[in-house]
Amino acid sequence: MKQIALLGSTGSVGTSTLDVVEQHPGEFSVVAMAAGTNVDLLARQVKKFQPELVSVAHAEAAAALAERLGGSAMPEIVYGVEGLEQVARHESANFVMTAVVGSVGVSPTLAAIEAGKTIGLANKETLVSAGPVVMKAAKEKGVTIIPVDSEHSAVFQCLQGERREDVSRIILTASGGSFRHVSRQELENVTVAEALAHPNWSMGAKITIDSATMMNKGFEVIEAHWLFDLPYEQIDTILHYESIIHSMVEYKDRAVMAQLGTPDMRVPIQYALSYPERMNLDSEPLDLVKLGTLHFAAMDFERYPLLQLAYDCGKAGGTHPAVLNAANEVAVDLFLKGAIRFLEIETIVRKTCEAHQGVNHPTLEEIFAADRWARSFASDLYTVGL
Ligand SMILES: NC(=O)C1=CN([C@@H]2O[C@H](COP(=O)(O)OP(=O)(O)OC[C@H]3O[C@@H](n4cnc5c(N)ncnc54)[C@H](OP(=O)(O)O)[C@@H]3O)[C@@H](O)[C@H]2O)C=CC1
Ligand SMILES: CC(=O)[C@@H](O)[C@H](O)COP(=O)(O)O
Ligand SMILES: [Mn+2]
Repeated sequence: MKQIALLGSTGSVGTSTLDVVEQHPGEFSVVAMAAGTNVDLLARQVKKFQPELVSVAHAEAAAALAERLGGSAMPEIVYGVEGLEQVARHESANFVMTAVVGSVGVSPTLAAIEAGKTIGLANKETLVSAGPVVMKAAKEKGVTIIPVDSEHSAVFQCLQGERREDVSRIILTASGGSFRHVSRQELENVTVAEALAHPNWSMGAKITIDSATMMNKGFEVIEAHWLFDLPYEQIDTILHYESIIHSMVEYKDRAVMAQLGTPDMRVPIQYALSYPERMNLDSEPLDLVKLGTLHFAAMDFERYPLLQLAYDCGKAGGTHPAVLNAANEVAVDLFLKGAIRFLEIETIVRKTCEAHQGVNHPTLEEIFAADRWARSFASDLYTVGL
């Protein structure tokens, strides 16, 4: 029985995870869950899945949750980053699905590693921000991190039974996001609603904007570097408009392995939970005949400068990727609130990265300090004017 601690239960990946759990009641149960402030949905989830421990973002949300649960069997309720960490190390859990959004995911992931839990990693910001520290801790503790991000799950599946030294490169596919048919000039005046309309995937707001700026693919390149221990020179990206090929691995004999399927996050989520086995899933089968054609194009680094910046920050290493991530979190939040225009996301992220004095081989505290510095610098850029 997989006894799951689920971080981010009210989000897109979180609710898909609960759907998978519901499809296999004898195999999976949720023993602890954490969310932010959506206490209405969380209360319904708690009543249905009956976890022993629940965490929310802050004390007010904890009180609101307790009130909504009043009368029904009450789990222990905790809150804040410490609450997230408690959920991640909850003693009855043997699997932690980390599906919160943002670098707030770093601490609970490290707590889960310390406690020796197997991890399903959806929260890519964890490896972007603190890749060296997290991978070192996982190695020292002998903890398995199973990718949930669709591209990384695809690569992970294509690597099964193969030798890492036989890999010549991995190729991450990119849909191109909401504005893939829009010129940079036309991007000047796009709206939040337009940016949130992803062509293939239904996801949370932040990652949908990251997809539109191609920052998401940049993060995925850094995530792949850490997950698969590959240099950046062996990580390529390609535009693939249908999101049917989730990613590919090319071997040194030029054989290319690809993982295909309809765009449904429940597939990589369930694979992480059932690995190394596979289980039935009530999901749409892939019909290639109906699809007819798949489309590809070369990645355009001028059209998507944040992808180039991600490669640069990844190669620079140290605290640079943490700063890239934190500046992006601030900028995307400002865009979603209507405070800045779409292209100003790039400006804030680029200027923050340019101003950063990096630290090589950082400790966790130095990474957190760089994250705090970048948030403050990026916010100030907005306040004083771009
Ligand atoms: N959506 C997808 O298909 C994919 C997502 N990912 C990655 O997975 C992660 C989650 O994405 P997604 O599900 O789309 O995001 P959502 O925005 O849909 O969900 C985010 C979740 O995190 C919770 N949360 C946010 N801040 C905090 C906090 N401070 N403390 C505790 N919980 C918090 C939210 O709670 P609440 O809403 O209650 O405030 C919510 O449950 C991201 O890192 C994303 O990049 C990767 C591949 C695909
Ligand atoms: C579902 C998933 O893994 C997302 O990261 C998705 O890949 C976003 O798609 P693009 O970034 O390619 O638009
Ligand atoms: Mn992805």
